[in-house]
Amino acid sequence: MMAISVEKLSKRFGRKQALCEIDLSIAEGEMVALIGASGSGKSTLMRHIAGLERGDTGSSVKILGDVQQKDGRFGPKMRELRSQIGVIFQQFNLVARLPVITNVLTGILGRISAWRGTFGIFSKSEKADAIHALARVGIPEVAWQRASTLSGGQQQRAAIARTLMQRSKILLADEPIASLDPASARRVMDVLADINRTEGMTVLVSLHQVEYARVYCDRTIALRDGRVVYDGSSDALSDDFLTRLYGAASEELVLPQRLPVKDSRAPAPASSAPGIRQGQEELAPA
Ligand SMILES: Nc1ncnc2c1ncn2[C@@H]1O[C@H](COP(=O)(O)OP(=O)(O)OP(=O)(O)O)[C@@H](O)[C@H]1O
Repeated sequence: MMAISVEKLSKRFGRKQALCEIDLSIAEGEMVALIGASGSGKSTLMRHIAGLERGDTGSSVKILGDVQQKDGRFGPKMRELRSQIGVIFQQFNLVARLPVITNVLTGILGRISAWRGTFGIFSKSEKADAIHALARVGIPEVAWQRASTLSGGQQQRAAIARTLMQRSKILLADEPIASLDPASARRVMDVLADINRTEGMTVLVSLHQVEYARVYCDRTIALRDGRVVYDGSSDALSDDFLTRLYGAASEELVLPQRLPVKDSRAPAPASSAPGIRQGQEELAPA
């Protein structure tokens, strides 16, 4: 089944056409990179897929086969579908003054009664699950620290632990490594790749720098000026090809040094066989 199906998604903010007739499908269990220069529409697309924003007339987003939005209106299963999607952002993922474990436990708020959520009443086994989720992302020892005391990379990993508690089927990570040093960035990408591989969670991760897409994702979708200009194998994204796709803006997307290649990629599910966008053949790598 398709985890995410987007058809003719357009979004205009005043005079700015932020997204223009985006078509894409992501199968359950895929880990896909979304790349593009600053302002190309990555965050706007993520927000629509997360159900935080409504597209213009003619747009459609389906999540796990159900209508999440169509023609600028949310579908009847909206709330249910939202709970299937965990979202992490570049920053501001956690409530700084609360202990890390409480932040992670907020992942279950959609499943427990309102009064328990309001008063922060969690059972022993829920707390044990939260510690387990923190162990899955490699930081069980920080459970009782205030979130504000964590490093940027630890905060992102705690946010991923929260989506594990949420038991969402889809994880949208909007530039999760943009403000991290290279070692922390790799650890966060390792965790994303690991939960994709072992939990089968569908991951869509937007990245500024294409090198991480090459190392961690089989498939990359590239945006330019709100349009999909490439959807295919990450291996094809040579520097030369990026220059053809983005011109001078390609410099923004390329790391000065190559990351060491490692076996981080999950095997692509049989249902995903993306190709270079119809109508973009002239951009196909040589
Ligand atoms: N709420 C809004 N109101 C007006 N314009 C917006 C709004 N949100 C996004 N835009 C515009 O839409 C375009 C796409 O923005 P978006 O944040 O999606 O790009 P991005 O690829 O995520 O960029 P970055 O890599 O810098 O985060 C930009 O020109 C932006 O200014």
